[in-house]
Amino acid sequence: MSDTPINGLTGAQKMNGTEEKTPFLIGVAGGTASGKSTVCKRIMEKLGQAEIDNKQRQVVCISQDSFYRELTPSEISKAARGQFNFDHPDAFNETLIRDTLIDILAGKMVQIPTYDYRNHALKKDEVLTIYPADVVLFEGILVFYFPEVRKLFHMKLFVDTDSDTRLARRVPRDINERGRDLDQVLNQYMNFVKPAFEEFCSPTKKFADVIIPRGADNLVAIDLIVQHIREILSSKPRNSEERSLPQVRVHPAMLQSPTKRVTISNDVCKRPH
Ligand SMILES: Nc1ncnc2c1ncn2[C@@H]1O[C@H](COP(=O)(O)OP(=O)(O)O)[C@@H](O)[C@H]1O
Ligand SMILES: Nc1ccn([C@@H]2O[C@H](COP(=O)(O)O)[C@@H](O)[C@H]2O)c(=O)n1
Repeated sequence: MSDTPINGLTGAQKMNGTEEKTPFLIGVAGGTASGKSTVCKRIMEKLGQAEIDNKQRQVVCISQDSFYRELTPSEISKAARGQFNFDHPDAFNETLIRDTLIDILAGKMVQIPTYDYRNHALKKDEVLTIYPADVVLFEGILVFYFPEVRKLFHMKLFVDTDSDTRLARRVPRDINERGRDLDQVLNQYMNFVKPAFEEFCSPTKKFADVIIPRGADNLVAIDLIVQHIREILSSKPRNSEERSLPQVRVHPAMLQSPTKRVTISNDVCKRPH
C-alpha cells in the first residue's frame, strides 16, 4: 500500500518507534442472514487464509456481534422473551467498535470476545485474538451505520440478498444454532428485525463501494474482490516477523471475567452460536 493518506491514516505509521503497517480495512454490511459471514469465509478460502494459523494470517475477519453491549437484567429478561431489539443501533457499543478498529488500523493486536446468542451475552471466557494483518474484514448488519466507524473503512461491501431468502435462512439458523423456537423467530423478525432493517441497515447500502447481489452465490463478485485483495497483499511485506505486537486492546467485558481465557486461533470468521 502506498503512503498516500486514506481516511486520514497513512499506509505506514510510527508506533512506539516501530514502523507499523496500516491494514486495509473492509466493511461488509447487509441484512440478517444475507450471507455476510459466508462471503467473508469464501474470500478467506480463496485467498488460502482459512487454514493458516491465526498469528500468520494476512487476512482476518471480525464480526460486529462481538460488540453488542452488555444488557441490564431487565433487558436480558426482555431478550429471553424475544422482546429486545438487537437490530437497533443502540444495541451496539459504538465507541468500542470505533476504538478497536482504530487500534487495528494502528497495527495493534486486539482481543475481542465472541457472542453467545443463546444467552444474549458476550462470552467473556472465549477470546478471539486478532493479530496485526494486512487486510481486515469487519462484518455486521450496521457496520456502515455509525459515521465515525464508517469513515474508517478503505472499502465498503454490501451483501444484498432478498428478504424472503434471508428470512428463509434465518428461521432454521436461529432454531438450530441460536436456541430459538419458530414463534420467537417470527415475532422478533416482524417486530424488530424487519422494521430495523428498513430504517437502519438498508439505507446504508448507499455508502457501499461494491454491492454484492445474491451474496456467496455471486462468484464473479467474490472473484473480483479477491483479485483486488491479492493486489493489496502483493504490495505488503510477507514476513509476519516484520510486525511487532506491542500493545493489546482487551475488550472491557473480558476484564470482569473470572474464568480462564481461551484463545480461538483458527476461526475464519467467528460467528458463535
Ligand atoms: N449462498 C447461500 N446458499 C445457501 N445458504 C446460504 C448461502 N449463504 C449463506 N447461507 C446460509 O444462510 C445462513 C446465514 O448466512 P450467514 O453467512 O451466516 O449470513 P449473515 O452473516 O449475513 O448473517 C447460514 O446458515 C448460511 O449457511
Ligand atoms: N442476542 C441476539 C443478538 C443478535 N440477534 C440477531 O442477530 C442478527 C445479526 O446477526 P446476523 O448474523 O444475522 O447478521 C440481528 O438481526 C439480531 O436480530 C439475536 O437474535 N439475538
